[in-house]
Amino acid sequence: MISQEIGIVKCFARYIFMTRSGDMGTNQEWQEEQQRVERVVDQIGKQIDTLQQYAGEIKAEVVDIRKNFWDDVTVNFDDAHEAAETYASMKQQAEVLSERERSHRHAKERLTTLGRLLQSPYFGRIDFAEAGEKTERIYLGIASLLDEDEEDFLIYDWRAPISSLYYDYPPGPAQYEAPGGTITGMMELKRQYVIRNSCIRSMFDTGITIGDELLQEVLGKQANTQMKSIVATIQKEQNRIIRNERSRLLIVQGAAGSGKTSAALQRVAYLLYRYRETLQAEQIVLFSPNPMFNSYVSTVLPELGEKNMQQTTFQEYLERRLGKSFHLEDTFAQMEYALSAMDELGYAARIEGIRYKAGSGFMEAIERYVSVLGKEGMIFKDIKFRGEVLFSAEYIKEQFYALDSTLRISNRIKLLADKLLEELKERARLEQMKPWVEDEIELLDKEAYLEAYKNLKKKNRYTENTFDDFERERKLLAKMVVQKYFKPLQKRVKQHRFLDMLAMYRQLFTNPQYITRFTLHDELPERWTDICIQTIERLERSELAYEDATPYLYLQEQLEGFQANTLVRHVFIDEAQDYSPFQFAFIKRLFPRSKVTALGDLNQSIYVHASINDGLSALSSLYEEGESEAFVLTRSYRSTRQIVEFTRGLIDGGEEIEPFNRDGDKPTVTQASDMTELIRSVADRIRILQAAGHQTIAVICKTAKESQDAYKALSASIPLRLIGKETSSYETGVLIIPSYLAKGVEFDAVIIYNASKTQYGRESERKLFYTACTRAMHELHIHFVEEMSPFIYRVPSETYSVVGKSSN
Ligand SMILES: Nc1ncnc2c1ncn2[C@@H]1O[C@H](COP(=O)(O)OP(=O)(O)OP(=O)(O)O)[C@@H](O)[C@H]1O
Repeated sequence: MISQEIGIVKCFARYIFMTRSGDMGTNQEWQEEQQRVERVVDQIGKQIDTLQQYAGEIKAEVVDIRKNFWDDVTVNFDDAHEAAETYASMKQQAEVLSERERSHRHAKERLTTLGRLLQSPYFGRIDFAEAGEKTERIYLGIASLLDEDEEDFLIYDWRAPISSLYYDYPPGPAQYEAPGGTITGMMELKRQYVIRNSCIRSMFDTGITIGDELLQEVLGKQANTQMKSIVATIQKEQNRIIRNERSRLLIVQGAAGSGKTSAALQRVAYLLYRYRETLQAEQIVLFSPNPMFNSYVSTVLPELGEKNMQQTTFQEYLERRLGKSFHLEDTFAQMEYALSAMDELGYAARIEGIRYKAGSGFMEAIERYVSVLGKEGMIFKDIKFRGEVLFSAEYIKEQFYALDSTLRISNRIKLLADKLLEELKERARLEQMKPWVEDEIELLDKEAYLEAYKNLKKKNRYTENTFDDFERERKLLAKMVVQKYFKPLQKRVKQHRFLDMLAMYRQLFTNPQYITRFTLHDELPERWTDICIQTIERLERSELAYEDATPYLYLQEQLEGFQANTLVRHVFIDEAQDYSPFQFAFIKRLFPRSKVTALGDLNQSIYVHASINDGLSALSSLYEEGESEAFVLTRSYRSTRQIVEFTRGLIDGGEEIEPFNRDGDKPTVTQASDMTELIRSVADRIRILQAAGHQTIAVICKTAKESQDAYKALSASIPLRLIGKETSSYETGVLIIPSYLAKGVEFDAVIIYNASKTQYGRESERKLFYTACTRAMHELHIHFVEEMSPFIYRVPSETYSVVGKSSN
């Protein structure tokens, strides 16, 4: 029996049972609950045994079908009829095999889930009396479980309609939406459990919120290098986001640490459950801020028994579409420039350019440009063959403008490509007569001749008349030779490579006046001429700056038509504040059949292009009224109360952020008189944090450059790991990381390496500083050299402790 195997006898250790009034509950009640756990675990054990046996049998069947696949298929290709029968019988056999394989996979998945339930079958209970009915006890876990007779639920999936009562109401009148309508009733009890190895470790009867006690326990733990699921403690405001089904666009603006990413991931799990008949994990895409974040969140869904959705970054998408044609700058390289090249010539123009090129003004200018191109100004490339022009750019242009101008440009380009392909066929025929083809034929090897022979034979074209046969063979070989050379040409035409995209994008910058035909009055940035010069210089070097990548692709897609993905049904955009209006418009067009959930925090918009965003309104303006809904999360769960009280002082409107009541030490601020002292004080701090048992300690630097310097200075005395943009995961220990790569992740303790005025003094650096500080769960220590960042001056001084010399 399974319960004995895992040692339930051990359960009579110390336990905590708190009733709503805060009293200790009775031993008898606890024992009854423990006995229920044992009964349920016993049942899970039985189901595991049965399922294991079943899985074993199916596996044997699968092996057997694979081994004897051909025995059950009658193979006969004698005539068409027999061949069709053979095919049908093979198909049937393959279907049986794939059905068995599917059943085996499902059984295995269910076994994994049952294994998880065995450890911790449920985390909550509600006693609910539907109006006029008797009270039912509902136990909630990560998956549902039926009793032996398959009649009653021993555990309800946390995503079942009735389970939402647990997240939405305190004991008292309550209601939930069931498929048949709203169900109202009375919740008589709400209880939470911590069950480990089938033993109840603690049990709380809770009131309004889902037990602060349990949250305290969960949040007080050490940070993990992988995010955890929060199903046992989802808060009401998060539940509304998780279960929202109405809106095409769901916008979540939430404070740092308010559970945006967590809500997004539980929402994915919810949707996969709710639409399990029609929705697959592959039809959900999450855009995340960096590759490390991908690995950070990758375990949440498997922990909940679901497959991971697709994960990508916008950068990855751009690389896939543009990577080969250019040297494409990445978003982090641009960030590094923005943060560290202030003294370089042309800096101000580039920053203005980044802002302008990300905005809706430029996007509209491109749209107007495209409609003018529909009438004039398209630029094409010659199509050449063996150094000779087959179709000149001028000819292609004429053909293009000869097409019906009421058609969309993208359709005209497709028609043009078809026409060119037709003409190419004719050219290929003419080419076959040319002397170079004769020369090539002579150089052909035996295989080519053999192929020509077989080909003619197959077509019954051999006449046994030597002269005719020779002539036919020569023609065929000529065709083969020409075909070999024309294939790449055809491919290029099919890919519309006759369009000179680069020249058309470049045209917008060649003369600073040119764009004014497409812009509204006074819209251009002050340094537009410099921006044009810089852009042209880079394009001439075949470099595409990050700020040019999306507009370039936008122009391309406007001309050639969007490559839409209609399979994807849900897109999640995390750190949505960092996307430009351009990028939002893009994502919407790319996934035309998809609902979008965008999660962001305006106080963490750290990219230059993002600062022009007027909230997430650029995104909502893409949707009709009534199609979108917005939620605000103000409670911060990640950090201790003391850390939140400090960090919220760094930003405007911070007073609206509510800390979760978990205590810790106040953040510290330490001044050093020079770099040597700074390094020493940071090293001392790391040692103290290690001694205190913290698992993940992050030294956050402003840039990659500063991170490298810090690494050089500290790594001699302390083992640590340097995180760069290519890092895709991290382990526990001490790490050094640039601020912008720490986005979305969290650490037990954070040390800000150098919060001096020179590093974090400009208004544009405030949000970066805030983002870095809010990564801390339990401890935050700020070090600086010389003069302290002015952002700290505005924070009430009682929220932090000054260590060593005071800078105030
Ligand atoms: N309801 C909850 N129960 C338990 N833990 C929670 C809950 N909500 C959030 N947390 C925890 O708070 C921390 C922050 O959550 P998360 O990373 O989802 O926040 P965020 O809003 O995406 O943060 P940021 O914008 O700062 O990156 C995580 O450790 C998460 O597990």
